[in-house]
Amino acid sequence: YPSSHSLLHIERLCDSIVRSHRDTSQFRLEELQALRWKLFSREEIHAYQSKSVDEMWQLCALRLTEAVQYVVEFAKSIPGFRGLGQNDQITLLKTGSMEVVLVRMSRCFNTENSTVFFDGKFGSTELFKSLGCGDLMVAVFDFAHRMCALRLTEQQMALFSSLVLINPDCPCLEDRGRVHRMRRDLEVCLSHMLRRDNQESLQDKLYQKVSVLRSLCSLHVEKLHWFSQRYPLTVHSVFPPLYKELFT
Ligand SMILES: CNC(=O)[C@@H]1CCCN1C(=O)c1ccc(Cl)c(COc2cccc3c(C(F)(F)F)cc(C)nc23)c1Cl
Repeated sequence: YPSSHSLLHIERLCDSIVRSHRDTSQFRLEELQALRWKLFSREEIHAYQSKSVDEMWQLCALRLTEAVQYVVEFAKSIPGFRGLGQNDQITLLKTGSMEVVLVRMSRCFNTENSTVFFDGKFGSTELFKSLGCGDLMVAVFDFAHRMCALRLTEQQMALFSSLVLINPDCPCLEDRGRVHRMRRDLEVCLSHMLRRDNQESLQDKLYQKVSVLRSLCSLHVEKLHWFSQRYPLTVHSVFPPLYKELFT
């Protein structure tokens, strides 16, 4: 991956990442804006809360897997990603895809009533009671709140998502140098864009968010492991194959 810092190269890199974020964002901001006051009724909430643990997990796993597939498409269009070996691509997605799902979740979050877009409408943490992992849901909602507070533009979110994915600190990378060069170019892109947006102060906040994401996602993997111990059949029969490949 020949990394060069010509301004033209950096601007082209920025543009291609912003474009692929837009093409793979799963929900358009305008759609989400139109739906943001479409809340679940008491009966609908009760129906979700009456689902069994593994029923609710299956529904969430399905939704998360759909989201991960969009993130995989986003990753594949990051210049240089497809130039990496298959193993390194999977390694980066194993750790980064859920983190990008979390970053993107903030686009579907309404901070005025702490609700998130799920299964067609907006619901609060009470919707997920039957999952049996209240601490994870609190952490997911809390992170969404904090991401919203940064008020990122779609361009800034696109670059931030690519930085989350292209992580040279991933254990067991085969070509760490190549990932490092990609990462450095993306960092130049982000600082170039923040300077252009006159928001350099965001840079440190975004890098802090990356470390928050790392710890949050280890909580997820732990939860997923807890669930797969209790409901091995569900995970191995129902969870979509991509999910198993990436998260088990
Ligand atoms: C706007 N909606 C969205 O962004 C998400 C992704 C796309 C679809 N989607 C939802 O429907 C959704 C929205 C909000 C919430 Cl809280 C959830 C439920 O989230 C989870 C339930 C169980 C396990 C989850 C795990 C675990 F542990 F598996 F890694 C990890 C994450 C991060 N979320 C989990 C979901 Cl599945």
